[in-house]
Amino acid sequence: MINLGRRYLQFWPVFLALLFLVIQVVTNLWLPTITADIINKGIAQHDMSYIWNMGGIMLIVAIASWVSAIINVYYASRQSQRLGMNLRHDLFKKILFMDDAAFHDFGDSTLITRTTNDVTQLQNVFQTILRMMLMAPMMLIGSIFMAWKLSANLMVVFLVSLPILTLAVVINMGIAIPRFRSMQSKIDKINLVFQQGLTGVRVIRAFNRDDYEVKKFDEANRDLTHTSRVVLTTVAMLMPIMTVILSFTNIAIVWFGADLIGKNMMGMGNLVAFLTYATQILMSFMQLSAVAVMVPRAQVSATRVREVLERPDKVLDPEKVLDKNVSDIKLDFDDVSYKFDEAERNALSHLTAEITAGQTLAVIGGTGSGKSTLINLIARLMDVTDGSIKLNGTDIRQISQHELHDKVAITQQKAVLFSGTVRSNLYFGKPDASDDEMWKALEIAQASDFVKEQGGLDMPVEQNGDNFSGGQRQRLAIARTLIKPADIYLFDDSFSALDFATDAKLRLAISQSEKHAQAIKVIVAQRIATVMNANQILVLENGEMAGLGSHKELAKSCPQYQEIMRSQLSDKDLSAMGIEIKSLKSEENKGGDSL
Ligand SMILES: Nc1ncnc2c1ncn2[C@@H]1O[C@H](COP(=O)(O)OP(=O)(O)OP(=O)(O)O)[C@@H](O)[C@H]1O
Repeated sequence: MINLGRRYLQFWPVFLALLFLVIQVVTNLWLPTITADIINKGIAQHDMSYIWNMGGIMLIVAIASWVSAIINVYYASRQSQRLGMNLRHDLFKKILFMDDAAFHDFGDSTLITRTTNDVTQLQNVFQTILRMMLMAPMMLIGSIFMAWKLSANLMVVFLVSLPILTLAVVINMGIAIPRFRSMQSKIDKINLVFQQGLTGVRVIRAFNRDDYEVKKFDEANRDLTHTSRVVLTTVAMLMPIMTVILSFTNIAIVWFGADLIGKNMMGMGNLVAFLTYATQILMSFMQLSAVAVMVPRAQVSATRVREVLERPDKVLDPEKVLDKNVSDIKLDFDDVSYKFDEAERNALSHLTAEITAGQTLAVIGGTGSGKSTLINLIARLMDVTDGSIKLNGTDIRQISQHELHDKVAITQQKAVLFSGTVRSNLYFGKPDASDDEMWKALEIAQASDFVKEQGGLDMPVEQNGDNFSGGQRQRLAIARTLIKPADIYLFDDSFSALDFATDAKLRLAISQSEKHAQAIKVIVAQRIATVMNANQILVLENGEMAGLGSHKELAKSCPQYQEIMRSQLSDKDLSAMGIEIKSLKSEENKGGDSL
């Protein structure tokens, strides 16, 4: 926590907050002494001019205390709010640039809690530190000293009340602190269930799982409520306990004080001042214990926030950026492998291939065969664990991420649209795009018809593009990719939500587009029809290269490719290709029904 404070607080505002805090403490400690003097000398001796003089001084001291408190609160609030704002900014930025593996390790729900709830905890504790945490010990020590100066005899009362108070605080903290720790992870849990419920709302309804999901949410909710109730009740109990101890302390002071006054060992004014110091001693003690409860909780939050901020970046920019002016476009995979941290086997193994300007590489394979991994490696959303990917002869790890992302345009498997308009979504691809460019991209992506019908470029896009069908969302996402001027266009199974005819028209339009003619296209697909016209087709099986070549070559020589063909093409198509697949298919069909 101290580390975060050092990084995010500014010296001068913190110094001023502390300076005015000290002034406030000194003036607060002074005021009861002035009261004692007014009573002892002014009132007891009917000295009106003394009362007026001391009253004036008292007013000035009170105003100084008041002004100091305002200035301290101002700087303390400003600094803690600033700390919160900057922490949220840095966390958001860190999360945006986090590599895929780190993102999965944390999970979105905890990242949200850490950026919101945990930062708020820290913000509150820093506000408290800059006010209460430093004021309380100063007031405590100062008040004990001043009270002792007024009457050493009466200090005996504290020998009883302070140990009782300490015991109450220790028991209280013993119950509360461990539960504070588990509270944050329970907030994570509730966020996770809530988020999954929101994203999967349709599936939940369709499978009649609403009762089950509500039950799951209720369990998490009850768990959090129970822990919070125990913690907050325990902390709240401290206040009435304190009040009782304070009342008994005051009674004891008045009791013994009256005796001392009777014996002329103490003035009336001193007793009044002593009572004020006694209250200040016990209040400061209580404030300290409140801080003692807050700090461990904030420490938990600080650790959680630092885990995100200090997570080492696996995808790093090179120290020296190489090869800026190469005009040729070439993509090489040189014995590329990738393994997820926790995985037992490689998601992609020993891939070697070369794609040159204007070529299309299609990637086909079963689920989990490593297709998306390959796309993510090209875009450097993660880095190869072995081998290298070279762009124009330069290892992409030697190119700055910013420069690489300028050269690469990607459509992810799940189309992501941002709330706004069609236009604002297309600006993501090219911030200075003209209307003509937008319509051109929409035309290639086969999206211009429905955009025209539904209100043009300024038609609204709801959150997640919920006001579009799956296929329309996919086509808008493709248009956003195509409008971007890039050397490499990556389509991660982006055509699967389109019908055959639209898929074919879209690929034809891309192949005829002048803007995209020189670029490399990498298309991940499940359908033979989508990949068969590509210059090269990469067949993946369990992360291994099962084949690489043209459709014709693979249809002759690659059993895995033939298998995919058999499952998707008719006998007529297969025999037209002159491949001995028909017999295999007939064999299979003897075995039973086919869909
Ligand atoms: N974050 C991850 N952590 C661990 N393993 C992962 C992770 N993401 C993917 N994998 C594994 O890596 C392998 C390749 O996954 P990938 O997403 O590249 O497959 P894919 O061919 O794109 O599949 P699909 O067609 O179903 O999208 C799979 O076995 C998958 O289980």
